Amino acid sequence: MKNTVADILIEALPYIRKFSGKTVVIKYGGHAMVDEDLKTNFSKDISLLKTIGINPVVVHGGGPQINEVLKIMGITSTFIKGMRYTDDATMDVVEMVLGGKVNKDVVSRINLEGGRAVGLSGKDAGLILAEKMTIYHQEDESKPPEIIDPGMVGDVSRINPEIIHTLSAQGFIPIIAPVGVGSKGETYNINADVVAARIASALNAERLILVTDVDGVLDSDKALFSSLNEPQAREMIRDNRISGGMIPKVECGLSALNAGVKKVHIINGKIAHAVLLELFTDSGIGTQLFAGDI
Ligand SMILES: Nc1ncnc2c1ncn2[C@@H]1O[C@H](COP(=O)(O)OP(=O)(O)O)[C@@H](O)[C@H]1O
Ligand SMILES: CC(=O)N[C@@H](CCC(=O)OP(=O)(O)O)C(=O)O
Repeated sequence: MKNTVADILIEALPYIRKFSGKTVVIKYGGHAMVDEDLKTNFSKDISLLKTIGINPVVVHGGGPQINEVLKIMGITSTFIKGMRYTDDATMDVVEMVLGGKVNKDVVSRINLEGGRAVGLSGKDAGLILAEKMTIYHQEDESKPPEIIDPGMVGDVSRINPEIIHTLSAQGFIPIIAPVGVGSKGETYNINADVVAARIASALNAERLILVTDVDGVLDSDKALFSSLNEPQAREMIRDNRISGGMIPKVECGLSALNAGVKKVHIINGKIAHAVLLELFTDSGIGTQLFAGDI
């Protein structure tokens, strides 16, 4: 039983050594930004990581925050396979909420806890180049898939990570809003899990941590999978046991592993200091994803 401050620090020491100088990408989901205490705890965790020599890079979401503003403006929103249908009016709101309110809130809270956070959207220094996403929907295996136009929903075509390297090397913490820019300067709404996974891959990150509002991937009886491999995940998606916003998390997590990210975890941001518990304790929390059938 670890019960003294010294015990806790000693348990964390090998992990602190292991991660020193390494990059950890943290996807901070809008559903995890629920109350003041949790937001403060998250900001302290990120600030602490930087202080002890780790390079945290935060990609944030803001789905619920976008919903609130769309509701006030009387714009209805629908989702297709976890992606928000994004017409031009919705795109304006998404960019204002993600690049403005949410980004600046995350930045200023981390700075209040002693960090030096800098907010970016995918437009800054061409960080996230995007192209229009096409969504395929197949109800009946005997028929060809239906092609769905999701509006200005983007897929990442390229990440230009130079600005992240520059900021991290100078002691800053990059905080990234998942808004991408197309080849003609058009603006794309990209799911934050997609952006986090592509940024983690481009940075060859040691860890990708997806912070959400559930303990990890849950089975139909709500039991937590502490680990989940690719065939299991594919079967669960096919059987609708993984649905909605959990689909991009699992799919992107698996792609990041295949692209060389060392470990991917899905954790519950409603647990105080979830990021530190995941990184610095022997038991960890949440679901760890594995590529292949390990
Ligand atoms: N098998 C599953 N295990 C856990 N959550 C699931 C599962 N299938 C669907 N979900 C849903 O996915 C949600 C997380 O995705 P999302 O709402 O997009 O979160 P975030 O804002 O953190 O990105 C959970 O709150 C849950 O409702
Ligand atoms: C295309 C698409 O769905 N984009 C998301 C971007 C924000 C996001 O991903 O936020 P969370 O991580 O909080 O869900 C949206 O419009 O809600």
